[in-house]
Amino acid sequence: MVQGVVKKTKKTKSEAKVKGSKPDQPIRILNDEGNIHLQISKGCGIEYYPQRFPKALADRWMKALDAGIPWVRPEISVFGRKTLQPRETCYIADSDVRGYKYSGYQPRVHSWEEFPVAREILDKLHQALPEWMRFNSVLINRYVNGKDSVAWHSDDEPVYGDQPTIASVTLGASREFLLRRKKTAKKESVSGQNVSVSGQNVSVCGRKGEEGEECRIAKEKGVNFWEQSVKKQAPWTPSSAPDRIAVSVCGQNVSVSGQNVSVCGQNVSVSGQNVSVSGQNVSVSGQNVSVSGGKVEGEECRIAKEKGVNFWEQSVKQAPWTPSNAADRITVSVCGQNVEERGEEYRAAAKRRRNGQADDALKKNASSSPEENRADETPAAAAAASGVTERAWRSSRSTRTLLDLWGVRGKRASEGKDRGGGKVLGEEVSGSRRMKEEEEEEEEGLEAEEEGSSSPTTKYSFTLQHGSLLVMKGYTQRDWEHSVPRRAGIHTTRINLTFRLVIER
Ligand SMILES: O=C(O)CCC(=O)C(=O)O
Ligand SMILES: [Fe+2]
Repeated sequence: MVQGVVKKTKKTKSEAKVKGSKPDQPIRILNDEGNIHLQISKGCGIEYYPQRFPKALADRWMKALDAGIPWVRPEISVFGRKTLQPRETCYIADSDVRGYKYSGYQPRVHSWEEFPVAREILDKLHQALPEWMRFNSVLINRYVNGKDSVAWHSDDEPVYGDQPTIASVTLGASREFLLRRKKTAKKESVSGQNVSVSGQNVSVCGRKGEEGEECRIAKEKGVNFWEQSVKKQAPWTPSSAPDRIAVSVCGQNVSVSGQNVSVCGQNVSVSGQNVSVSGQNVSVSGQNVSVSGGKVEGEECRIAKEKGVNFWEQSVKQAPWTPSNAADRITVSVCGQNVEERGEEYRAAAKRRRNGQADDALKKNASSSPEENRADETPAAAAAASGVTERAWRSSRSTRTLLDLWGVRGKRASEGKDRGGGKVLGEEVSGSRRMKEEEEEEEEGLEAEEEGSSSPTTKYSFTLQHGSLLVMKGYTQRDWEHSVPRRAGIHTTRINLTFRLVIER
């Protein structure tokens, strides 16, 4: 079945909501079947599956846990002051997992055998996730109503290792889940020989060096890292491509790896498993790849989604890419699963087009609806289709974000906020869980900072809904913190299970 780019209707249905505090910030986003994959910063990945578990199953789990767990609302110690934790909890772990302590409170470690439903959810999760994602403990939270919350914190306790994967299942009431980048977050960095990277629009060019100096891809816990050694050499040109590495990375938080890579444009984003990018007419293949760009007016990225595959095809200017002209060139991309064969087809089609030949094969295989078939879209046509002038279209296009591109609206997380009134009941947890007594004031301060600062605090918000799964990966706990804020008007209960792998036992 041919599918177009994710449309609003789909988003509405799944109620997936992502708000970025800095809409123009490049991020990687893959929206397949309503799911959201974001690389929020280098090495930090978030996946959100709004309807991961069927409603009937989620209903049963909710009921069983709500009634069957011996919920406790412990008294915790926050900055030396005793306070009730603003939610109820229960901790379950394998028998060889040591208990842990936070804010002066050591939860009792229950066994999976005591709670077969928790075990069932764990099993279902293990089935749903890649084999390397395994968990041996779960912290279950019960938010009785909107007055319950969890303060800003990171789950970065050493027992989880430096890149913990945390899988979070939501049952019951929908609640807002916020993410914000820590002030201490590691800055983007690229290492290697003679590599210079600076600013937002990074361009790196070099040559493949001696053996052992090639690109290295480290795939660690689902995150692709990029590292390369380059020699100071003449710029990459198509004719020299076979023995050169030429990488152009434009945008923030870009990760590209491979030989003979050329990726340029605005807001470029490449991510996923086993990604490879190569050649002048670049093909990108792999699973969960998301690539987008569009620096030159009228030469925007075109994305089509067909048979679960995202294609991205675009006009390429004829002159070869060089570092100096990188800023006004766009190179290619194809993303999704099963890309190789389609990439070939698109490359062949692009070649025919360059030679002025009819492109029947491409047309035949492109999506059928005008909205989906973006391969032939021009600014004039797009403007006409949107019922606006070309100038207006161009102007709106230049401010569109990746989020917009995928039908997910970018918005400041602080916008339209509907705070519950009163102060957030803070808490302090061992490690970096800490109290934010002056939550409201802090939010205001942050906003002021966002307005005036050149590097605003990046924030995202998801509405976690019944039966959803949120996965935080890589260095997310190191570089980001999250919270579930108090909200007025929520009168129903939410249960959240955060599954973790304790590696120090
Ligand atoms: O309830 C949630 O979604 C988050 C809970 C959480 O962050 C935690 O237990 O560490
Ligand atoms: Fe957490």
